Amino acid sequence: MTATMTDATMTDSVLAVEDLSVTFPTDDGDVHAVRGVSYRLRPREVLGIVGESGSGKSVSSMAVLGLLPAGAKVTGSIRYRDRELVGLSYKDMRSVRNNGVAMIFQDPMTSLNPVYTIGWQLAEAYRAHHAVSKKAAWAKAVEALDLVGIPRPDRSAKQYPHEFSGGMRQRVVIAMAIINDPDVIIADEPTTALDVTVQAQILETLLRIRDETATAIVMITHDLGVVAGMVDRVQVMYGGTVVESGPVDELFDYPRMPYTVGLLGSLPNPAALGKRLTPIKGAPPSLINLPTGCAFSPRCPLAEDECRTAEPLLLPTERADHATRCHRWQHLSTLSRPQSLFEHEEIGVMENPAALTTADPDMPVIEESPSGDSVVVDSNAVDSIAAEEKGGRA
Ligand SMILES: Nc1ncnc2c1ncn2[C@@H]1O[C@H](COP(=O)(O)OP(=O)(O)OP(=O)(O)O)[C@@H](O)[C@H]1O
Repeated sequence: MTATMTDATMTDSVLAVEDLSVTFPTDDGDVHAVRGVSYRLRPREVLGIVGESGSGKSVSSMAVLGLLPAGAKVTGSIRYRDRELVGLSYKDMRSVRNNGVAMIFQDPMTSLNPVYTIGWQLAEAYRAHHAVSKKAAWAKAVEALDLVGIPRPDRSAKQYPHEFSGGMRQRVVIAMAIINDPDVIIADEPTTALDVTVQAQILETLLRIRDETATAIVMITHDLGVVAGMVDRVQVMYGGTVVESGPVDELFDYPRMPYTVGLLGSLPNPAALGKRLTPIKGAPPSLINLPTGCAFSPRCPLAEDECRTAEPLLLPTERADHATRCHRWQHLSTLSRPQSLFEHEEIGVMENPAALTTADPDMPVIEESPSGDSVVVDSNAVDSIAAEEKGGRA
């Protein structure tokens, strides 16, 4: 049990994950995708799980929903109310999914069937768990569309997924997730593919649903910016494990793990016009051959010998309800500008912070057009145009 989970807090949880580990045996060796993750969620609570690509965010959530491939080895405990989910049969797990714990994926088309109207799909999802007439299920579908802010829900229910914009489709997926009144919604990068304005609307919709239905939410994202103002607590994941955990304002104001400081430094900050953006140098660790000691030590500007030899435990800091997996957190807490740890001379000056929303090179860059609208510039498209131009000149 971690320092942040006590018997008292576990009893009023809708979901309690304790010491969860997931390993994938592969020809190259065991992939330790998730290592000893614990958290608990109370009704209405919103938990953010944040970390770089490959840190184990999605795999830990797939484990909760029993959606891992057959070869995956899962240990630890996942309790939904008073029910243990680890080892549950496929049939029993299906009844928990959607009814108790629902998932929203990044790509709405993963959850929607293009050949049926959305009203039909929502009504069938409802009828799968309720013995009601088709007419009553249709009325429930229209009600769910209304709740997620789809205009003219009675008419929209008769339309097909391709007739909706990306943002509206993601609202339909949220309607699908809530139609059976789940206690928990796990949202895996639900807004990554959307432009910033629509992103904010979707996050607002999720919070409104939380307010109206008391659903707890797990928000998975690589972007700390998404969780600001949205979640109650944050768990930062690195190398398959939780490296820092605490209330969201705490993490922003008093980070106690250098990796979190690095993530914060990668956020655009309009107050820092003309200052450097400071992405974390280096690459995440191999989950087959994890480094000895702290998994972040090869990239950590504060690492010393102990960090390279002994893996730190997730332990309480001096601040309430705040834990870190770092040997050097006390030193970190004495620094007046911890973000300076990640500032490098060779990083370019950020002239227009609005032009950068993420430090992830695979993410589309969002810029402002002369009219003030957000324009998504696909970084791959930019690369291919540059390559074509080069080819043309040769
Ligand atoms: N079926 C699998 N077999 C082997 N390794 C896997 C499998 N599924 C996931 N992994 C590995 O587990 C690790 C954690 O993956 P996960 O998808 O949870 O990361 P993530 O933090 O959600 O990243 P992303 O945001 O890119 O999805 C990754 O290294 C991934 O390659």
